Amino acid sequence: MALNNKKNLPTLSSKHICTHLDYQHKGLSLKAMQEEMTFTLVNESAKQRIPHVLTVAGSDSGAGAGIQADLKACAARGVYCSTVITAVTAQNTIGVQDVSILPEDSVAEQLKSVLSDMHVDVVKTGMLPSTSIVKILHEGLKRFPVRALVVDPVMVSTSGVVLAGPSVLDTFRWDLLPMADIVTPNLKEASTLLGWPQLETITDMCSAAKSIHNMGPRNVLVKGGHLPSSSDAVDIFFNGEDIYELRSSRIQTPNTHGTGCTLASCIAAELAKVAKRYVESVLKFSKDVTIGGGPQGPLDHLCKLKRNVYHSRKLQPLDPDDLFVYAVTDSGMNRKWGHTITDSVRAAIEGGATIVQLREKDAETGSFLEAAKECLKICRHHNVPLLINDRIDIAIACDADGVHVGQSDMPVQTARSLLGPEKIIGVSCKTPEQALKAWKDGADYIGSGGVFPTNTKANNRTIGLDGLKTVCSASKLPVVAIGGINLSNARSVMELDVPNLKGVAVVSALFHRECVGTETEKLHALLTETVAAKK
Ligand SMILES: Cc1ncc(COP(=O)(O)OP(=O)(O)O)c(N)n1
Ligand SMILES: Cc1nc(C(=O)O)sc1CCOP(=O)(O)O
Ligand SMILES: [Mg+2]
Repeated sequence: MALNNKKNLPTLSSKHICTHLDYQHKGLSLKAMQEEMTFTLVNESAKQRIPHVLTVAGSDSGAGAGIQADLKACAARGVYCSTVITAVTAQNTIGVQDVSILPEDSVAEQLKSVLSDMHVDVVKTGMLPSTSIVKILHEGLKRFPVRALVVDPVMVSTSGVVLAGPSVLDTFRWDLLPMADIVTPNLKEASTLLGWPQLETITDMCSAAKSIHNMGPRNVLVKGGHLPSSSDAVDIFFNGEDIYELRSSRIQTPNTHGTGCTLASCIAAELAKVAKRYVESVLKFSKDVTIGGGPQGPLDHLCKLKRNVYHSRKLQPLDPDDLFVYAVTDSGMNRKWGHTITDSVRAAIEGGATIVQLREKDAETGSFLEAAKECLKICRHHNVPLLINDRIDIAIACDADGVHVGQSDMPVQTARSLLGPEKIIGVSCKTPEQALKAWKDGADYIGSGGVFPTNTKANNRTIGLDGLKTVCSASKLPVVAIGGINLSNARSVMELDVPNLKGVAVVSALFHRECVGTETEKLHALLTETVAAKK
């Protein structure tokens, strides 16, 4: 199968589409993706974590489609697959004999169990049979953001039984599609989503892909398997800019039950794996695998059978919980207290800082780079990410974990193309529009403020707690609050009822103090207490 676009870009095999999505997610071009697709060596000392897809779908007793197809497809692709079952169907090769929708509470509990404990990289959806189940999923994903969402808008079974009725459509359109990294409708699902008559030509499919893209997903794959007029099987992929035709010869067979679920699961699995980290070696997985935080994790049943396994040091550049106590340095404050940058960073980390940003506005490049290298050693030792403010060059030179940029700094997309998909990029946002753009451009988190007035940053507009809440609500990314936050007001920030607000970023409350470690400890304790009281 070949993937061609109208601008004569490189031809890619279809298995690269997922890598393209991953890179596009991080703002990289097709060309950059191809160049980057060299396999890298594994960091043997790093903690092992296997790629993980969560499928939210219906059970098919015949095991051709639904949850069972997803499990098998993910297993075949070498990816761990957890499940949230939305409905139990009785079906076989003849048709669907019964559909029982699971109680909403059960779906909500399954979702919470998995997302609150396990490191899910990608969520893939199949049969979502009721409005409330779509809403539960929508809320769950806002509370526990994942790396990517693959939506297979299952509506009608191959045999013609309705699996998600018209009442679900609006929630689907308004809540789920805008969160999706890719949506994969077949011809019937595409026309139903759009309220259009049947799609009959490739031109119809292209128009449909563009119109569905307007509903908010990052990418659309309209599957043309049922296109009557074509002797080939043609799918149309649209990423918001370019349209691609995926053409392969049609295989004449009646054995097509489950193809949609399998395709969407494979896309999810490939996204979860991050293709460039593919290494051809046998690794003894299960004894060191970390899947959950509880005392009794499941076995990775298939790893021993595999000859090729994916091993990733860090599949997700940022763990949103890392934003909890975000320490931002300031050289002026360090000088005033006679602290070196490294002393301050060490003290903050020992006091409980969960991420550190070097914000050295007046540092000379050479000494900043040396200090950054030293800080990186300390951060790596404690497994705390180190970001660099503004200076992408310093971040690249010292191999920091990422950068933080503002609205007038280097654009996120450019930073991403320089740093690659595995570095963390944070961006400052004061408005919902900026928050939405941050997600589209491939940022990993948002810094939002000034929540309160601050003397640390000149002429900074204060947005208040309400402004922070507005940004959080519009954001599909985790958010850290910043600006004038200290021990006396941090509680009011963390008490805000917004699930994606993950922590506070502070400068003076930690570094304009004699004892950085003690202040960090106090802040950490206060935030922990506030979060515990909310539960
Ligand atoms: C976590 C975090 N949030 C916001 C900022 C501010 O960045 P920016 O708007 O670029 O301003 P400067 O810090 O560069 O003055 C930040 N640094 N960190
Ligand atoms: C660096 C920075 N950015 C802000 C923003 O609003 O984006 S406020 C700010 C300064 C934060 O320092 P302090 O914790 O000392 O108030
Ligand atoms: Mg900046």
